Amino acid sequence: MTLTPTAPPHAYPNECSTLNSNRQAIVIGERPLTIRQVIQVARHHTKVQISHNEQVLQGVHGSAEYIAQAVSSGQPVYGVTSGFGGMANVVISPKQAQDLQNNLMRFHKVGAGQNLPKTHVRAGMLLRANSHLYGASGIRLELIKRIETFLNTNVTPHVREFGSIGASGDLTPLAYVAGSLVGLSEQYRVDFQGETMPAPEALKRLGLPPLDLQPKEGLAMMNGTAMMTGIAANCAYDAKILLALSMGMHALAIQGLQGTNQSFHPFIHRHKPHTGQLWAAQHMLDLLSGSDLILNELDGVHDYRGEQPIQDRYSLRCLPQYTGPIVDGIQRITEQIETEINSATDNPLIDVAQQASYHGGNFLGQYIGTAMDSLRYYLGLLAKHLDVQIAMLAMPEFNNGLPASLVGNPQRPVNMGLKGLQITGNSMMPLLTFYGNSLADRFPTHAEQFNQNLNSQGFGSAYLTCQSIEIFQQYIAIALIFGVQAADLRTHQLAGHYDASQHLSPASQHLYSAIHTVVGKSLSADHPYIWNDDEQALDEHIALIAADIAAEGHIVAAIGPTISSLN
Ligand SMILES: O=C(O)/C=C/c1ccncc1
Repeated sequence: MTLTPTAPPHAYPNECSTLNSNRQAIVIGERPLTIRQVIQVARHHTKVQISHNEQVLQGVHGSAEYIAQAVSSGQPVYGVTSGFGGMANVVISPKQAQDLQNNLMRFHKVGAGQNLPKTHVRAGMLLRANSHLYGASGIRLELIKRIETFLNTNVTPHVREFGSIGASGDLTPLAYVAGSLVGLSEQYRVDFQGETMPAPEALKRLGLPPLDLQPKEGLAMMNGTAMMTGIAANCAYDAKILLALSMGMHALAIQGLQGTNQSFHPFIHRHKPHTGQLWAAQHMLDLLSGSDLILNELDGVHDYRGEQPIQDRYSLRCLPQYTGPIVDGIQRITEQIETEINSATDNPLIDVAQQASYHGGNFLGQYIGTAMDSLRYYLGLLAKHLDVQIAMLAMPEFNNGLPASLVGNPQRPVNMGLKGLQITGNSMMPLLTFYGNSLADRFPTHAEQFNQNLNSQGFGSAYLTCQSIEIFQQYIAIALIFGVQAADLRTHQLAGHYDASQHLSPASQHLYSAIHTVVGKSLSADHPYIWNDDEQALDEHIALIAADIAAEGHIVAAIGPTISSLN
């Protein structure tokens, strides 16, 4: 028996667009899709084009042919001429083989809860098409083309949020997609460019007839990890941005505290050369380079600092050692998601070259389950680090001469500065470390007649990670407000005015200015960001900053070099 690698041929050129440009379609089926491309399609509606490559198309066709042959020759194949899962002992006659597939979409239409956001469903559909183009699924090109049409015309099936245990893939979520693609009944609903309608009506508008499934096709479409992996791709993409933003915030905090750059000296990190640690140390040097607000001690000289210890506290000094494993972990997660994106994840898989089919379990979403569990854990660790920087900035005992709670105008005794803001942050950080608990190790072993007695809970884990991301976007908004205010107050202490943009490192200036733009505040030498408590609604600032981050606006643009250096 030969093992066929599932990687697609790389030899053919692939057109691919850059973010925010939908002029060029992303060709699928030829070379590995990246998370970035998934985002382009899912969020930015970049068009998709199924490869015209003969080898790819013949593979798809050959696998469908294999199934047709197997059925007509009476060959027993799981899920084609047998019942499903724990009922795979049931023999299905060739005459019943089509009905078996239609019924699959019906008995799995049992989702619960709200509809998933469109970006997740679009990502999931894209990945399903990509998976089918390996020619190992036994599905007609016509069906894969429907996914292309739905994506390109902005038609998105309604998929309920609960129902997948991530074992036989995302059966229930994908039942909604499959039933909509073929227009199985009025009960399958879609979002048609913003309008909700039954799937058959949407097909009519697209000029497509309802389709009867051929044997195996329902299983092929539903039996895979596409939906959880689509969600995971969305999360991993956002998490990298949040990691980069955390670095930007630490740079602001170090400048606000007048920390040293000596802790990031290459000599130290050469002596413990973990990849992520080396990156974090070098990158922090880049982020601090040119700042007037730090102690510039790269020459290895240091001096007493009065009341303060001669070296920085750990949240500053050990930043590379703490952040390094997080950087490495997120990198590993990204790679695992990209491998899953580019996998054929159904069962059985058809080996056209060998004219064989193999019963297996690529639909088990354990890589996604563990990747998403660890991503939430890493987000929790990042939050814990931000929490202590906020605390350092807020406390006169540790903030190296700044006012308590970073009060702006000390002449107004009722000003409490950022005291309330810190408490809001304190209400969120525990949530983020709580969400860091794993889900993949909690599973019902008795699932589906003990057939799916191992299950990844990968879908649930990915979905949970989205919630962590959303909380983190709000949380880092709070941290950034602290960072900007501290930079202004430190500037006043060192330079006698409040406009930190003249003294921060160039890298931090970008972030600092972007935050001012987003909250609608102009730079001022006369006052810090927050002067009197009653002059701004900080909850609105949090919301504006978080929304800008989620939409990849000014703030994310300002940390572009950090994001690029992580890729
Ligand atoms: O055991 C499998 O390979 C698949 C199980 C299954 C169970 C219910 N529906 C679809 C597939």
